[in-house]
Amino acid sequence: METLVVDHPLVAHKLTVLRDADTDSPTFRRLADELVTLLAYEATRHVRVSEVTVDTPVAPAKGVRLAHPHPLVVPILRAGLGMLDGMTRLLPTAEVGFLGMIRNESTLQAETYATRLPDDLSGRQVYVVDPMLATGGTLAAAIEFLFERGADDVTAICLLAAPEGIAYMDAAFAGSGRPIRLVTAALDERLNEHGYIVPGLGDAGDRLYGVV
Ligand SMILES: O=P(O)(O)OC[C@H]1O[C@H](OP(=O)(O)OP(=O)(O)O)[C@H](O)[C@@H]1O
Ligand SMILES: O=c1cc[nH]c(=O)[nH]1
Ligand SMILES: [Mg+2]
Repeated sequence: METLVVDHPLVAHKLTVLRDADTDSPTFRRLADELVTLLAYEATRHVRVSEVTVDTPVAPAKGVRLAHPHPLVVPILRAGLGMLDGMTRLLPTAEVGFLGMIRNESTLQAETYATRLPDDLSGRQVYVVDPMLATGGTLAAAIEFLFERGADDVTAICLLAAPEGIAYMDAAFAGSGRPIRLVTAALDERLNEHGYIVPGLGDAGDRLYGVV
């Protein structure tokens, strides 16, 4: 997996406030939204475009527009919803598909409880958004699902990643021949015995939406 850790002082600043246990949910939601827009700027560096010509008030100008089919953005519910608006602000013509997944906190295995995606993803660029890449079980299962539907160009945007999750993704997709990119704001130290990222930011879904 090609991994980019975005090295930018504004990203680092916003991430630091996001990590702070004293940051309340409204502020956490706003920061997650702002961070994803900054990460998406890097993550969309390879977005496909077609050359076009437009007429300015003065003369024709060569430029580009997003190629068809437009990208698909897939938030992994629940926490990934906190990154959706930031993505669609940057890619307003993107379509949006949904994957509902929850990690069983005893076994750390990902379980899928909802899918709403186009049947055929061949030729689509897909951007998966989920704040946390911990063991990697959730993201690997999500991308496997997208591959089964024909996707062959997947970029994941995560606010935080753990080395264990990146190693898991590398092993899971080694030799698949399908490139996967990860763009993240930070690569943290490790996972703790409960599968939480250290130092991390806690449970992203709970911090966004409260404990349910
Ligand atoms: O890499 P993993 O070990 O699989 O863990 C990461 C997953 O855990 C969190 O979701 P969670 O299962 O807490 O669901 P939620 O979004 O509903 O809170 C997070 O948003 C990822 O989806
Ligand atoms: O640190 C973690 C790990 C998984 N899910 C989270 O929300 N946080
Ligand atoms: Mg959660």
